[in-house]
Amino acid sequence: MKSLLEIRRDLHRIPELGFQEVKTNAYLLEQIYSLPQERLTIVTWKTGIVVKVEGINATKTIGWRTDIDGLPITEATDLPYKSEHADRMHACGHDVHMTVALGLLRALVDNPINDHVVILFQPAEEGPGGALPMREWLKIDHPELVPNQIFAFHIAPEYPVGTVATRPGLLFANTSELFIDLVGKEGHAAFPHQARDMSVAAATLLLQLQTIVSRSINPMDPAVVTIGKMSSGTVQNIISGQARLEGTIRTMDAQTMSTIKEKIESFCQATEIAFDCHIHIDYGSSYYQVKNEATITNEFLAFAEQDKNTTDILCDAAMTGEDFGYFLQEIPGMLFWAGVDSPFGLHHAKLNPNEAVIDYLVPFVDSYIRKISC
Ligand SMILES: CC(=O)N[C@@H](CCC[C@H](N)C(=O)O)C(=O)O
Repeated sequence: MKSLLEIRRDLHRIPELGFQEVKTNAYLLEQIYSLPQERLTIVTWKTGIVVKVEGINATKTIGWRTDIDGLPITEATDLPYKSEHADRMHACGHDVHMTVALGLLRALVDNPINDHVVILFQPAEEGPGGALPMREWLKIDHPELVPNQIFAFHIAPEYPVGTVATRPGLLFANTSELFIDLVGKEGHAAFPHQARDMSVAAATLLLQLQTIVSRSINPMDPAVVTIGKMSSGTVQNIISGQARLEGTIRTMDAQTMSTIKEKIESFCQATEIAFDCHIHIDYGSSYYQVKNEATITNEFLAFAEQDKNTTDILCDAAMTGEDFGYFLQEIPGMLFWAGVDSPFGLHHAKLNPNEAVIDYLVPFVDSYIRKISC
């Protein structure tokens, strides 16, 4: 296996979108197959990979999950190892997540533990969601690889390297993507009465959607409706006959998600009447909340507390989404943030995680996994 720094940089160069992680899959397999194979079972699913490290005297199977996909972002760093793929970037740290998973794998192969460890290289976390179908595939096709406990981490740009942060219970939100297509009637810019202008309809709808959280949801119940992309029209002097809003809904409570969707549908119906148009709503993929198992999380925090290289933080829940929630829905475990000290946040074109996190985190998670293995 190459050095972990080399691996991180190689992976950073080749970001791919969900379920298209073909080069990433090949690269990961090359690294995995470069290790001694005696204790390993390797299974692939779509662009994902599952590797089991056979324990010496196992009573359980511990799971470690990494996501493997990148984002549709044009990287704006000057790094010598910046993305080689146009409009694609590892701007959410999945390159670091994969590298730590490979580092853990190598440590377990070099120095086996009692329990089995299953490392899941999961596609499509950013969308459309690989965790749920991967979990279902594992249960049906490889029940022997379903772990009894499962763990994952996510890079946190706002914390220094050496910091881990998490909380028992709800850590990340319920999410749903949101795609709204508006179809009216294109026309000459000089004759608005003969057209049905979807730029104005979409702009009005967007502003109405922004009233849902402030006017229809209990202020004590956190929720977000974000429209991240708005597109409409063709040229400056043609009235737009088509527009599209693309966004995401985040809630801490599953019922609140339904309430927000009902309000969105009401506003869309009202827009159809007001602007004489047709509107189609697609909720894309939705992710189940990330809910950390309390005992496991408290034990993890206690472990971090006694580690002299680690600062542990009991953090607040965040409106981030993570399809790892689908694993936690059925398997007890937890997710934690790990600091990477970047002035640019997640999903930013200049995100540049401090690579020192790799040398810190691999021994930390390795010793944690050893501690919880009987
Ligand atoms: C950790 C993180 O940033 N996750 C993403 C997950 C995206 C889910 C889905 N595509 C959506 O936008 O709803 C996030 O944006 O929180």
